[in-house]
Amino acid sequence: MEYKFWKYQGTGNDFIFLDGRNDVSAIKDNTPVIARLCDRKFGIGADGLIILEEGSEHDFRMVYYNSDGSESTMCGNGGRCAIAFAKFIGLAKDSTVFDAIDGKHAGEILEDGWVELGMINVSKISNLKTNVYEMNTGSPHYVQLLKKGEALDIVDFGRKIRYNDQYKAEGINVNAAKMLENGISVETYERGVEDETLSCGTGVTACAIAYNEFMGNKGKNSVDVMTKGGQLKVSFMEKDGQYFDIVLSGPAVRVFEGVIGV
Ligand SMILES: N[C@H](CCC[C@H](N)C(=O)O)C(=O)O
Repeated sequence: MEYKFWKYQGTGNDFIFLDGRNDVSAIKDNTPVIARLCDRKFGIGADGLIILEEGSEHDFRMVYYNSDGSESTMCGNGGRCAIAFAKFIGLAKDSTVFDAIDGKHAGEILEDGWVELGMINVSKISNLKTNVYEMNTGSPHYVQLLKKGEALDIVDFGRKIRYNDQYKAEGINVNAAKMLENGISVETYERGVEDETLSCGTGVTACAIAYNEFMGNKGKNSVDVMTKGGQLKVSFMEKDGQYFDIVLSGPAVRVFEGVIGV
């Protein structure tokens, strides 16, 4: 059977989109098929696959799968691309509210084409040791803040953390954040891709919050984040170590569309 698909990328984190109003039952929750579609040699190639379904209470529902074919937790860049794709296929307008595995999200397509995505609140931030934080921004993240001049191999470092005794069962995404003059740069090893991705939206969000904690900044703030895939921005409110009104902003681009046999 043949399926129409659309390819999007959000700062180089790339996704296959399917319109779930069509019959995609041969693909939905089919781990080996989704893994093959995401394979960069034997398939379309992507960090993940996203199905948009008619919403019951809100505009639509987003179902996210990592490139290993497993359904996973929230994808920030995928959520931003979902907002753009939903408008493109008429499931939403420039402003939208949709459902994902971690609950309800608001989103907005801005005049300049950037897409804003509201993220879940973050209340439990573990400062595991100096410069190391763990939190869940819709997906679980380990954040290593790097000192000036410090560098690490994110794939080697990421694999060691993600497969250690503490994390190997559930897995975790691993980020290294470097503090810049204004803002931070972030590299991420992604669970379920089991490699570095050019950017990770929930990871960038976790790094911005960890940086804010490290700097001791209070109240309202925003952090510019540079990734290998491009520029993102995270804004938030902070009160007594609780983070809310968290918004991840950045580009979301339709790259190509096609038809594939499954
Ligand atoms: N790999 C992540 C989900 C996708 C996160 C990332 N693509 C993002 O933009 O947030 C996980 O399994 O926790």
